[in-house]
Amino acid sequence: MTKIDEIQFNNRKRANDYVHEVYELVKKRNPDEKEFLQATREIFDSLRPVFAKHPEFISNGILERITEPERIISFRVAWEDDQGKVHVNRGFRVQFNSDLGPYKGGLRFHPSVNTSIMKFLAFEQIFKNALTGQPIGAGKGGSDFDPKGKSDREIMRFTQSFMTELSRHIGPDIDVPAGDIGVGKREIGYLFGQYNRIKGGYEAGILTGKNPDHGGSLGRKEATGYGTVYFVDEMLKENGLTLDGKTMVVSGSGNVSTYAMEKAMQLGANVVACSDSDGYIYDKDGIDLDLVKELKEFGNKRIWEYTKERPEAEYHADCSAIWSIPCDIALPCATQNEIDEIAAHMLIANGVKAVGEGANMPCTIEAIEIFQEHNVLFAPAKAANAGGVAVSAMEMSQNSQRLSWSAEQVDEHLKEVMQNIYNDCKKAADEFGKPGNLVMGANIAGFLRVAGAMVAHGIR
Ligand SMILES: NC(=O)C1=CN([C@@H]2O[C@H](COP(=O)(O)OP(=O)(O)OC[C@H]3O[C@@H](n4cnc5c(N)ncnc54)[C@H](OP(=O)(O)O)[C@@H]3O)[C@@H](O)[C@H]2O)C=CC1
Ligand SMILES: O=C(O)CCC(=O)C(=O)O
Repeated sequence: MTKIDEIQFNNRKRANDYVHEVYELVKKRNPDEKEFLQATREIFDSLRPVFAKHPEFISNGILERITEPERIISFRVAWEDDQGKVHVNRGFRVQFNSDLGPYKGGLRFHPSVNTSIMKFLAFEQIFKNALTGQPIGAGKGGSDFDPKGKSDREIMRFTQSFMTELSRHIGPDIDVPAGDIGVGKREIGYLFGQYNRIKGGYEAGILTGKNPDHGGSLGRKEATGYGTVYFVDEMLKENGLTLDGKTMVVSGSGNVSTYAMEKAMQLGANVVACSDSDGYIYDKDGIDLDLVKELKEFGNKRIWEYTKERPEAEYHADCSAIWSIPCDIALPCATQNEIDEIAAHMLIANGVKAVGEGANMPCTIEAIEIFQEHNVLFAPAKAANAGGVAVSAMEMSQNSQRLSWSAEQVDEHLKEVMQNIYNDCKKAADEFGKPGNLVMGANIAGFLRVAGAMVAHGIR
């Protein structure tokens, strides 16, 4: 062994030992948080070669620090339903990392919300937000409140109670929430109104995802879905493919899913299926997106009702079976862990060529490994769905300048951001010896940006 080989061997060993040790510590500290441990494991697996090249990240304790949230706020949210009955939900805000800017990330209202889900989402946001290249740190929040079946007034009373407590912890230069599952334009409107009522003023930059008529940015609603498709399009082009004529399956029928379908259709894909948490529809000649929007975006309906208008389409009351439909491209855009090993094998058996994660962590680690082993092109969430938060950062800029950009300007910026993210991921994967592995590329490129800031800001 030459002297250089020996140094490299020792560096790799030191890096592996460090990653192993810190992961054991994270497991010990967060024993019941399976989603958070899944998200940290994926990052840790990618970062081994980084620590071999950057021993200063070891001596600065970056992994120990980056896996511990700066702050977790948990609070009671009491509210009254239309019958006068009192309910108590739990609210959260995880302020994970502020080395690149104010905490930034959405709010999720869903009965499954707990500390582990909040922490995994906020943790992933660190790397995603860093990848955008914009000055935003990372946070996430929400509540185990279930908006399904609630009246408009119940939603208003709940969100007002939620914001009454949250307002103590946020600010345009401190923490800027936005929407996520169960939090759309209506909820953002009520949250915004309550914040300004409490503070006695008009603070435009306190939330993003606002209605463009009331302080929001044009293009934010479309940004996550459009951005995912722009990223997938880059990945396909790099591999000599295009979206034109490809059969596509998209899970969910909410914000991300709807606008991913819209952009994919504009670029020539034939989207044949989408879903909600009850089941999926299969319309082999192509989904009627106006009908989906009418049911889900503008109405409070279930996806099965699509077949009332289009009896030629099929409805299946099992949302997870959507991955049994043959397709060239799959876009999971609903929720975490919706594609497991079984679904991955089904997609591969049916000839899938590319998978793009519109949702956060929609594929299990095992599913990702299976896609990679079978050379399926894979666009990881932290990179592929970063368009939403990127346009949120543009909304923050517009709010502080008291300006409104045109939809075309926003879309131009979004395209540029998604291309840059793609190139950064590709470059990092090449540099660290895993060409084409965009999972590693995204994790490494995002990490390097935030780790550099953490070293510069000192141990804290
Ligand atoms: N909104 C944004 O800008 C961003 C969102 N994301 C991520 O994208 C995903 C979707 O968010 P978003 O579109 O905003 O949320 P929405 O609430 O608008 O939509 C969620 C959709 O997913 C469906 N869904 C939920 N759980 C399941 C399930 N287990 N199986 C099938 N469908 C399900 C919902 O169905 P139902 O109507 O039955 O509830 C709904 O159609 C989440 O992972 C979110 O974290 C990521 C980046 C930015
Ligand atoms: O726009 C934002 O601030 C948040 C988007 C978000 O929650 C996400 O990227 O998962």
